[in-house]
Amino acid sequence: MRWDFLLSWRLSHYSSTLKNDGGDDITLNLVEDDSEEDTQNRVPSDIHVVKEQIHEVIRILQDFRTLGKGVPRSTYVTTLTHLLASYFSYTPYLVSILTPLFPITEVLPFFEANETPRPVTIRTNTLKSTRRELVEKLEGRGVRVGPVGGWEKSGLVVFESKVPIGATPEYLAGHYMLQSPSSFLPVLALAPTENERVLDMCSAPGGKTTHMAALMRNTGCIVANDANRARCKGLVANIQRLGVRNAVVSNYDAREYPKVMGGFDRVLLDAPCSGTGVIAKDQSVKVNKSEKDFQKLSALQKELILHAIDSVDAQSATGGYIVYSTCSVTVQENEEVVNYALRKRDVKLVDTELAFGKEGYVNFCGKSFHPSLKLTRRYYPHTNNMDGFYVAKLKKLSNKIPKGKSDDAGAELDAAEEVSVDASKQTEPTFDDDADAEIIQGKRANHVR
Ligand SMILES: C[S@@+](CC[C@H](N)C(=O)[O-])C[C@H]1O[C@@H](n2cnc3c(N)ncnc32)[C@H](O)[C@@H]1O
Repeated sequence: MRWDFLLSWRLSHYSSTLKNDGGDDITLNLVEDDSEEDTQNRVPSDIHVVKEQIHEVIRILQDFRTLGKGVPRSTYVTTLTHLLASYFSYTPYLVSILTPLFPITEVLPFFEANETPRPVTIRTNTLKSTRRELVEKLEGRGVRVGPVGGWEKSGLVVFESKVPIGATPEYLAGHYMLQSPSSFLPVLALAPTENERVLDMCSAPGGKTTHMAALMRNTGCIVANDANRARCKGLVANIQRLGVRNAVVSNYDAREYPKVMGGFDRVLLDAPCSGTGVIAKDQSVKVNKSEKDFQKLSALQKELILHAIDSVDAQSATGGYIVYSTCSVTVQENEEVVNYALRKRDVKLVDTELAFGKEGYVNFCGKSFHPSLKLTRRYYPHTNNMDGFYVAKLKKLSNKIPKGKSDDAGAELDAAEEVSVDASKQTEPTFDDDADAEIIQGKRANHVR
């Protein structure tokens, strides 16, 4: 086998001749810098060659002491970054912040999982149906379903469907919501109870609002807010279709809370994010965010989390909780944001009581976070066969803002020039309208597992 690729990358300082698994000589030109410049010209034209190189570099990194040949590990890592970026069509920057999340054996499975759609799942709306009734009705229409897992009682995986799953009479009557299982998790962690006052800060199109209403059995009050007016229409439609009677919709930038209203028992902040957990649904995430965009998102998330905390009543007899969630897997949008909140407010992390999920990072790429960050939970497509997600649950300890901690993210955030992000331009990957439309038209029936 001839390995004639080698990446014509400008800074190819090392060249390493090795035997691959088949005993053939291969030459890896190794890349030292991670500049994104002219990526297209750096890659071999044969995609199979790129794939073989990926396997080769991973093999070396797995047994680096024996196979590293005196080349710095970081050089192999950078080479791998460019190979993965080229093979899966990501920006090298995005690959460079995703790969350190995983042990080397999980890197390729993560990127591969983003190439295949997740199973279609639905949540039974227990305000209108039981799961058993729903299963019987759907099976009568040729929809084969099964439980999402022992951890959740209302979710169903759609294995096969002869009808468009988003247009059955049961769907139109609000007996279920098309919803990924990972988006059940923040609501289960928040665990709102009957008669509470709950704020859903970024709620459109309402998957989690309607789930909360079901858990609260339509009692108490949910303020379902979203900054995007157009998306609020979908939110209102879902609230009506699912028979939710305990929710009011507001259309503010969530940073207006608690000025608009405060003293909530619980707040859900399902924050606008980069969507790196839902690349399988929205491939544009691979290329549409720069380093600066990630900084701006993190800045916005830090502002939002402080406003979420300030909207909760620490003296609540039943609650005093905040759940922060994103459908992104980057540390910058997750642990860093929660760690910031721990420093700025009188809150502590508590157990999410979710049955599974990996622990949040306490140390990551030279950064250290509060040890309690391990109580937060991470979900990945390749390990859980669900959208990538992050969930953290905070308990507010006092309504006083600790001295010297009143400044919000805007003052602290050095890197991001503009903290204010136009909410209407936020990607909303949790519910993908185009993908849903395809499901509604039955085009994705073949993908259903
Ligand atoms: C991840 S989505 C929410 C999904 C929703 N929780 C659900 O389960 O259906 C994030 C939402 O945040 C909204 N958003 C973005 N910036 C906002 C802000 N500053 N204030 C309030 N909402 C915002 C977006 O319009 C988007 O609907």
